[in-house]
Amino acid sequence: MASPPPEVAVPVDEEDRETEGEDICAFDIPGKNAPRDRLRRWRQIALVLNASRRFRYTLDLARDEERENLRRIIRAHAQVIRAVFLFKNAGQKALQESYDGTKFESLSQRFPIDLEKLVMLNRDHEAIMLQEVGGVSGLSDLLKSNLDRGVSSNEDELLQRRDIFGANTYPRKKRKSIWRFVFEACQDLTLVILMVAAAISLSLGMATEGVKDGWYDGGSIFFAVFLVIFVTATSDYRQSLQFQHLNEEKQNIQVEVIRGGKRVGASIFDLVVGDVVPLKIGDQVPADGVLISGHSLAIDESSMTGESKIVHKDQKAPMLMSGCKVVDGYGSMLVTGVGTNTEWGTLMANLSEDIGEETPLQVRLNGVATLIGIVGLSVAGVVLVVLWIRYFTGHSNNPDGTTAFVAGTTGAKQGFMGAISIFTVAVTIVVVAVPEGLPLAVTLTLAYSMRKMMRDKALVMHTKRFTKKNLYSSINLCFWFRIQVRRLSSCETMGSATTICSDKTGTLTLNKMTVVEAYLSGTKLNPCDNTGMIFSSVASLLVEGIAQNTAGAVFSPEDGGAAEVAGSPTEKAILSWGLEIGMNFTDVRSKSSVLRVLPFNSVKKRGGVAVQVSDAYVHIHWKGAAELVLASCKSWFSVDGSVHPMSSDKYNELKRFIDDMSMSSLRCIAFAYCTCELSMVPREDLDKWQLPEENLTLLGMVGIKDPCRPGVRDAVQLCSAAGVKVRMVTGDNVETAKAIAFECGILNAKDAASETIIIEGKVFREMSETAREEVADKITVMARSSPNDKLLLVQALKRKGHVVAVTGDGTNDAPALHEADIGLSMGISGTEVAKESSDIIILDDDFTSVVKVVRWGRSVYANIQKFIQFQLTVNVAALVINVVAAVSSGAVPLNAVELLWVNLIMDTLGALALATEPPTDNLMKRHPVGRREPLVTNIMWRNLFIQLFIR
Ligand SMILES: Nc1ncnc2c1ncn2[C@@H]1O[C@H](COP(=O)(O)OP(=O)(O)OP(=O)(O)O)[C@@H](O)[C@H]1O
Ligand SMILES: [Ca+2]
Repeated sequence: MASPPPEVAVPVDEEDRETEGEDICAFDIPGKNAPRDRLRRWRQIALVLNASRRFRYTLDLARDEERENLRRIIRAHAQVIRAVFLFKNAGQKALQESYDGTKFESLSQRFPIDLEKLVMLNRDHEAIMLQEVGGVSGLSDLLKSNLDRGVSSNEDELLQRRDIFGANTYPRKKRKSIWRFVFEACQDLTLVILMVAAAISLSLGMATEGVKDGWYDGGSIFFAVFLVIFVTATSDYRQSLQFQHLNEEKQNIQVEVIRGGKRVGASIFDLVVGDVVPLKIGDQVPADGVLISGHSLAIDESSMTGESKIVHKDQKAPMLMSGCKVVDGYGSMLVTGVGTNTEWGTLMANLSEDIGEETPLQVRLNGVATLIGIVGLSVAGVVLVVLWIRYFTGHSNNPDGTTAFVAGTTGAKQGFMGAISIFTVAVTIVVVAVPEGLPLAVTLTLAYSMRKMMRDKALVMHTKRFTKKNLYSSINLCFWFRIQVRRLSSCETMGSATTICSDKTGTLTLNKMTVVEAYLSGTKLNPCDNTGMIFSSVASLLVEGIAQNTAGAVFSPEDGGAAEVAGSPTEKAILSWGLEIGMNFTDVRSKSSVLRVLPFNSVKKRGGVAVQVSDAYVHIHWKGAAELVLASCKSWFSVDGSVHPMSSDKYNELKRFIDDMSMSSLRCIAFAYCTCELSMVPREDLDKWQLPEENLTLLGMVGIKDPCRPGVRDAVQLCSAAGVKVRMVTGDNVETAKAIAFECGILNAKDAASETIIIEGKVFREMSETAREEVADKITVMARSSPNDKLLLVQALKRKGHVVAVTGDGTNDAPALHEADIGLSMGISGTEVAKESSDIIILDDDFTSVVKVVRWGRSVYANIQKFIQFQLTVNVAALVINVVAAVSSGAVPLNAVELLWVNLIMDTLGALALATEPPTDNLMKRHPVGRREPLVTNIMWRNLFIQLFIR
């Protein structure tokens, strides 16, 4: 949440000021993650005219601060509880008394531990209390849970737990009532002035002309003002409903939980105390809990503590806080606190709404609007002065031709009336000049596009709970209206995207992996599960590697039946293949004990494990990207089970084999191992033990097929036709990447010849920043990339002036998704972290949906441009006519009431009419708008003046 220091932000701002036209540049805010102080400054610029009204639809900085404060308070509260506990504990120690399980007063007959103690336990980060209840296993006994099998999935059981310990939900803060919005709408400066003017006009009018005739002027102004307030308040109210529903949907995360010995999917809201939840990289910790076991588990606690520090969790620091993110490793936790008994729950219960985001188009629109407002204000000032001068010098006439004001003759009261009515006109000019309709137009346009997009079945946001049937019911149409607006802002950005960086696995391919080729002991297996000729000791070593060196798992149902495989798609493919070659998962795992695990991650591209196989020996198994693992192998097994040193011939042969598999678009994984004496293992400091990675013996290699998604080729072609370049950024090896790129049309035959088009992450990483910028444009495929390489590419492209869209599913894509102008994550295969970093969630995981977003984004952009042109024309026309008339004849052609009506109709009806134009195919033949093109193009100005002239 930390914003970059102002020193960084200021120069950028200054630079923008110089490079762009003077008007819009001040409002040129990066679409995402803009530094807070810059946003604040921009608000100050716009404060001139109605900040409250201007920012109805954008990021609320005050609420941002509120959240920060709240978090601090809750934190402090937690610390106090903890301090009290420590204090109490120390006191009790002195009395030689300590907690033990049986001493807890039980809240119910069933559980010998009560809620209060549990809450204290969760707050106790030194885990003293945990030790006293006998560690995590003691605690699970108290909670009547089982560390391996979890709680039973019986509904009654779950209900009972919910009754006693609470549910994992929190009360929503009460929604602001519509009156609150009415009140807020009333605070609009221009409206207040108008109301004052109306009040004066009403009272003076009635005083001079009698109640019956005198109410007319003031009354109609009042009426028009109320109408404006009504429209504003209702649209704001709807907006807030949108936020709320969006939020609820966003928080309804699907998690995995172990119940009755099986991994099942559940909503985060359904978790109960006692549940055992597996955690893996990219997950959000769904409730407070205690670590059962884990490997390299690292948690980002910044969302709770405010410090961006990664905390490692192990048996010494086993407390897990709800709402934090898993950034590395995996493990499982026992849930001990849910809902409002957690810090996260308290925080969420006290936050009213989620914080909106600054949408670039709206910011630019606000820029345009402010500009017009300022012009309007000055014009109104001029008109006011001119009319007053004319009036008081006796140059203005009444409708009947008599002079309106004759010094000395006209009564003070009447003179004042005249002055006030002129003032009202001036104020009205301001009201008309400020195009309040712009934000409204955006809202309507986005809402309309959203609804249409749903018909297109394109995407967006967490729509899982909604079936088609209720989708079309009117209530839910409103719901759709609500979902999008916040996020669709990114859809509007998508319309101007010039390039899409897509990851391969899961986006361009189906992410359904199966092992189709295998290579063991120097021979290719045919078919890939035929291990008949393989020496049994080699096969059992391989199986040991597969079963122990995995983040996945195999569950054999008690009632027999087919085994279920869980884990990432790659892991699942390998485990399934393991089962095919005769692995018995539980048996193999019970034969050796795991000493240390280095889980797979995208930076190292390999994962390792050390298992103790006897009193004297330890096996270290590695599994990972084939050519990388092969490079650290010094020997290999032959068919008869004997070990041979790796000659360069053999190396080349194996390398060729990898290339062959890759070229037929397979993902290659190699297995290797080495032995090590138990005495060499640093037993006390296992956590810091760096497993030996060199001098390995190759066990085998597999090629995993992940077919291309149908329709991707066409979608890529559509993108190129629309001038949007698709690039592939993948963690896979060059040949595999190339093969898939050909398959889905990202590469074509004539590209392949060029060198720079295909690059390895490592090469790109090592370039200088300027060199990267040069080459970025040409890169079509980037292979073997680490998460940071993806980020570097996005940054380089952005600096080159591209509007970059990134699609991704994994935690390794998160930095790039966050940095991109628009991040699209995958709804089905995406991790929580990826989704959180993205702007749009593609629910069906389909690349073709991305193209639909582009199409709608362009349509939104085009419609809004049209609307601006319309508004500008009318506004400028109204202003010019008024000024000319005021200066030449001393009267304005339209009086205050009429002007207000024009304004109102213009704002709402105009917005409606132009917002509902559907996208045309033509849109996809144009070139993208890009970053620098002004919202109001020269052609638009030309049109504007032509039209003005005609009038
Ligand atoms: N669970 C795993 N264990 C061992 N190696 C793996 C595992 N998963 C992937 N690999 C290897 O690491 C390589 C890259 O993985 P990485 O996570 O960086 O990319 P990815 O996200 O799967 O692909 P993409 O970037 O295209 O989506 C793969 O090519 C494969 O060889
Ligand atoms: Ca991926």
